[in-house]
Formats: sequence, structure tokens, C-alpha cells
Amino acid sequence: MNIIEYPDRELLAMDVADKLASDLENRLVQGDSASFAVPGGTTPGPIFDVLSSIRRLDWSRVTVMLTDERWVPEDHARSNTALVRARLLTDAAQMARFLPFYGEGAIGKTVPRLGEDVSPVLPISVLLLGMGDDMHTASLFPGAPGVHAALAPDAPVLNIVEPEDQPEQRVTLAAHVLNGALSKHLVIFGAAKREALERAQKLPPEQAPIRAVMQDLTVHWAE
Ligand SMILES: O=C1O[C@H](COP(=O)(O)O)[C@@H](O)[C@H](O)[C@H]1O
Repeated sequence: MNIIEYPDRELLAMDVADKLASDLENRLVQGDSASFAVPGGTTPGPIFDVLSSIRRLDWSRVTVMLTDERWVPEDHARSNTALVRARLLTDAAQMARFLPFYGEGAIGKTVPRLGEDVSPVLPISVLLLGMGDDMHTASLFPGAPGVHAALAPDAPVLNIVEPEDQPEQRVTLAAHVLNGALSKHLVIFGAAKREALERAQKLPPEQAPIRAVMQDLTVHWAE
């Protein structure tokens, strides 16, 4: 794990957006297409704002997906898809293809079908992760029903997790899918998350799911 510290969040957003675009460009030099998995939540919006206007990247060859989704329709205030559509898939980046992790119908039937669309674009070319103070990443929440299965090496691509302290069911990429990304970045802000990341290094993934994706991870931090 390599930690880069920034003087402020604005500089972090500009630098991380540039790094992600460069990683995607490098993948496109080696192949016809690239896949890009991004988090939802409160952290990535400013990075998306910068990234969406980067024109040197051939976005038409990029498939964007989330690391995880809250099981709510796109017009819901907590939808991660809504965030991605509003802040990332605009401007130059609107040419990218998007794979949603929410669909109509029962979650148990819909999620395996959505996972079938993800398999052909694996391994993830470039991964951006967020993390909560509780050391969850994507929707791999410590001790939540479903997380044990999602951490298993043979987990399906997409998993259902039902954290008791969250208002909705979650859909998350499996830990092995996240960990298998060719380029991996984590963005965190503030002292509490920095301390949580330090703590996570001494805990098993069931208690600190971020631990499952730490190998070759570049962490970007600002106060
Ligand atoms: O619920 C979620 O939480 C994490 C962290 O979110 P943040 O608001 O603390 O940045 C996020 O990475 C994940 O995608 C999201 O669904």
C-alpha cells in the first residue's frame, strides 16, 4: 500500500482524475477497451467533475460501472447511479458505456443477471474505491449478512449484502473482483478514515473489508 498525501481536497481531485485518465489511456494502448469501476457516496463527486471533462481519453472505448449500489431506483437521492450519471457521465465522458447494478424486479433474481454483463469486462482495468469510517469499502460492510460470501475467493461477481445499520439492501462487486483490478486507487478524506485504514491493517477482512483489497493499492489522502 502506497499513501499519497495532498495539501487539500481540490488538488487531490485534480491529481487523482489525471492519474485515473492516464491509467485508462495506458489500458487502451494495450487493448481495444477498458473497464473502470467507481464508488458512490460523498467522496468521489469532485474527482468525477474533473474526470468527465478530460478529452484526451477515448471514452467511447471505456465501460464504467460502480463498485457497489444501494438497491434503490435511479431517481432516489441515495442512488449511486444517480451520482455517476450527474457527475461522471457528462461532458466528454458521456461517450462511455455504463453498466447499472440496479434493475426492476426481485433483487435475488435481478442481481445474477446484472452480474452476467460484468463478467466480459473483467478484470477491471482501473478501480477507484471509497471507504467508510467503519472500514467498509464498496458495500462490503464489516459483519453484515452476505459479506462473508462476498469475501470468498469463489464469490459470484455481484453479491447482495444487507447491512443492518443501512436503510437499503446493497449490491457489491466481490472482494476478489475488486482485488483483481489491474490498477487500484482508494480516496479518503480526514483523520478518522486515515486512522481506520491504519487499524484495518491489523484486522481480518471480515472485520475490516478494506483489508481484502490492500495489495498494490494506491491511497490518496487529504484532510
Ligand atoms: O455507502 C457507500 O459508502 C462508501 C464510502 O462512502 P463515503 O460517503 O464515506 O465516501 C462508498 O465508497 C460506497 O460506494 C458507497 O455505496
